[in-house]
Amino acid sequence: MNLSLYLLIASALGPCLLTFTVGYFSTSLVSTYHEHLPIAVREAFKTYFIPSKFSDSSNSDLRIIKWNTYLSELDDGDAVEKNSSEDIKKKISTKNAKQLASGSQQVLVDLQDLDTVFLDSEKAVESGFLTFVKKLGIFDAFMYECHRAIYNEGVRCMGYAGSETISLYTWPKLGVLSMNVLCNRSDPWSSIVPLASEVFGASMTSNKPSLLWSLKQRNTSKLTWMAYSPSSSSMSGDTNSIGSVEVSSDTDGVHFKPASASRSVVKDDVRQQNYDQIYFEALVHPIMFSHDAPKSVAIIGKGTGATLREVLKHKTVEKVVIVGTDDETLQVNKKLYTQHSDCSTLEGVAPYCYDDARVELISDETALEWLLGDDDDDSDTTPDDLFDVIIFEKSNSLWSLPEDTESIFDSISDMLSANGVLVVPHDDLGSSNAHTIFDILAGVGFEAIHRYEEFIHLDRLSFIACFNNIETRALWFTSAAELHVRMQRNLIRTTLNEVPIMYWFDEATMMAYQLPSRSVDDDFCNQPQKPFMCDEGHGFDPEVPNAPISSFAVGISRIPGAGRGIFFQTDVPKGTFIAADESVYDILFYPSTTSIVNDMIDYLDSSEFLHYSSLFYTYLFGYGFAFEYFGKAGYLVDTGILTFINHGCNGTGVMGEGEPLITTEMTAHLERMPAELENYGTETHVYNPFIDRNNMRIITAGDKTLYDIKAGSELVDNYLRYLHEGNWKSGVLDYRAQCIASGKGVVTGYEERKSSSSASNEEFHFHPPKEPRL
Ligand SMILES: C[S@@+](CC[C@H](N)C(=O)[O-])C[C@H]1O[C@@H](n2cnc3c(N)ncnc32)[C@H](O)[C@@H]1O
Repeated sequence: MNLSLYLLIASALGPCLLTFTVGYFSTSLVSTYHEHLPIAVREAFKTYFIPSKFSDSSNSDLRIIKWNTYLSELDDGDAVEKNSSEDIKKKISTKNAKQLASGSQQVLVDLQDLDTVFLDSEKAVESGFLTFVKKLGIFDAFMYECHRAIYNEGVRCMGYAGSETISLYTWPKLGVLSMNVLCNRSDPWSSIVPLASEVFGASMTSNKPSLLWSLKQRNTSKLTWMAYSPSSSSMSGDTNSIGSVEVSSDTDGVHFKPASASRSVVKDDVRQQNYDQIYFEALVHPIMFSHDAPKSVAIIGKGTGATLREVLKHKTVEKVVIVGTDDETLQVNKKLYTQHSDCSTLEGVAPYCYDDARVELISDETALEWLLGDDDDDSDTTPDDLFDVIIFEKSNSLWSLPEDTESIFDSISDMLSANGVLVVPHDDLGSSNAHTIFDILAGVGFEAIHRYEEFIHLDRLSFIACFNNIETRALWFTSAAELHVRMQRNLIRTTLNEVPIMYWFDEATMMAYQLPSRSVDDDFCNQPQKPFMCDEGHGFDPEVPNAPISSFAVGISRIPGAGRGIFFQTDVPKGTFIAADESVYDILFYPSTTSIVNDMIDYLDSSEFLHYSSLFYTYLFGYGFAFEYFGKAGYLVDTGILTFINHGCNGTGVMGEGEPLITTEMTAHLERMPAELENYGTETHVYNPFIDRNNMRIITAGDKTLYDIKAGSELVDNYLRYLHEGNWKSGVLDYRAQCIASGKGVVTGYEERKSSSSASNEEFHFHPPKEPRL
């Protein structure tokens, strides 16, 4: 690979590339810049090229400030020290200096033949970066970040102070360090270039080290222009949003600004971020793992191939439909973003991802046409036509079509399978229309919506994950260990038989995505009409008194046949928290754990069950209270004496959240949950970041006394509030039976069985398994 191409790729993948420094070491660029463009770009954009940068003499702004090879012209290796600002100034004509006296400047410096070890050390480069900034005199207000390059070797540093932005990249194998400084100085060359050689030149290794630099005036539309804008609509089908190529008239000719899929590229004083790998992993994997075994996936956008590559890492995938791009775009992308569509390291996938037999390209329709389709065909839709996962690569254009947004999402929701999931990036969720978006998504029938974010440098990437069926949400809230198992199971191997093949996404990353950030929560709750529960505030309200666990004692319940019960030891006023100090320590059984326990009960025959599992079963289902916030029923069990709270028959329960329930087990309609319970659980809220962030506290420790209570009273609850639609009828009948003493609860039943079996001294006999256990 030649140097230019290497740098092109390296830069395209660098996380915070500001300007591409192609060909700084290639003197041939001085003469004809455009011949050094990659062929694909030349072909695609040749009509845009300025015929000759030198021919237009009337346009004096276009004159170059000549890039300088002064170091290599010097005799020997100690050139760095001789490198005074006077040397540099001499190289710049007064005329050119005047041109640069106003406006912002961009100084590009490349140093070659630096020490590889130095260039590969994050610590050393960071320290050099900071020394440079200190000497430049802007350290006080400087914010920065240094990190290793994700794809490539080397280190990336980026920082700013006021309007000055400094970025630095190293390519250790090439011995190259590149700096890019955007500033507002009248004499940037005299401060920046000598300083770069002073700070970093010390690590030069060769006898003829090179320092190349160029200086440009920015903010002048004549100087640079975009051939190709990624910020325009990707849905309209008339522009391409995969990246941008900026052609400047300077000597080095062309700057590539690889567009991240979430950000539009800013012209001129660019602060271009390229998050590639992080972005695409954050976009794809959380949603792919929110489906148990995604088979059919649709990708909407004009991406570079990286979304497809990430999708193809999931071995359950049988079909990927790509909408909104075309062959021509793909050809350009293949050249510009070679690694993005490179699936050669993925076992069993075509080397060029788009060649994979599972990929179907829809290029005769725009994304919008495809999505809105012709409704008349709905009757022909078979389950095979539905998608398990739909991924929008970008969102800008989507949200900018307010009149269509609802019908688009309605259509998407219809295109999804029963457990289908959708992810849409959204980088403007702070805007006023953000809340409307969630209303629209809930309105078209998504049962659960989660917003998650990724932070790169100082920028926030925001994504919305939508679930057609709330049960799928259990996969969103999977534990790290469960996800680890699923990753091992669902991800394909690399050609080296390795897993994982992620650079960024992993189990712990997913844990961070599960709950929205505090700012999302605040933004949500700051709506003029406060959404459900937002008035609860964060954490326990210090104004609300708490009856600590020491205020309660265990005794024999006053309810006949109920066994133990809990009693107040002191008077407790209405509205007091019930042992908030201890109730937060519940044991959590995930829905998946609960379902394994149920499978185990089915699997064991009755004597095995009695021997192995009935105590545990009783503990879980007799003492646990179900909650469905995770989509499917999980259980929480109080670890202390609060677990002995009984059900108060005939509406005698004295604890709860808000108002007492009117419905009792005797008055309840068996086929229908009462309206007062419909909105009772936190899980019924499709999108509520406040609940997401506070739910465990709310579920475990939100209960208060509903009345003024006298010492000696029994603390009883209304168990109806733990029922849900799925078990409403059986639950009501169960409590009814207990209340009229015609039936026994799980705990009483267990204790009676236990005492009668020990009375008859029944022995346990192990039965060999009926079927081999696999
Ligand atoms: C969470 S436990 C309560 C503590 C239990 N009483 C004990 O002694 O361990 C729930 C069990 O208590 C019993 N129970 C609770 N409320 C009852 C009631 N109102 N009538 C009869 N039994 C009740 C049932 O056996 C039920 O399975």
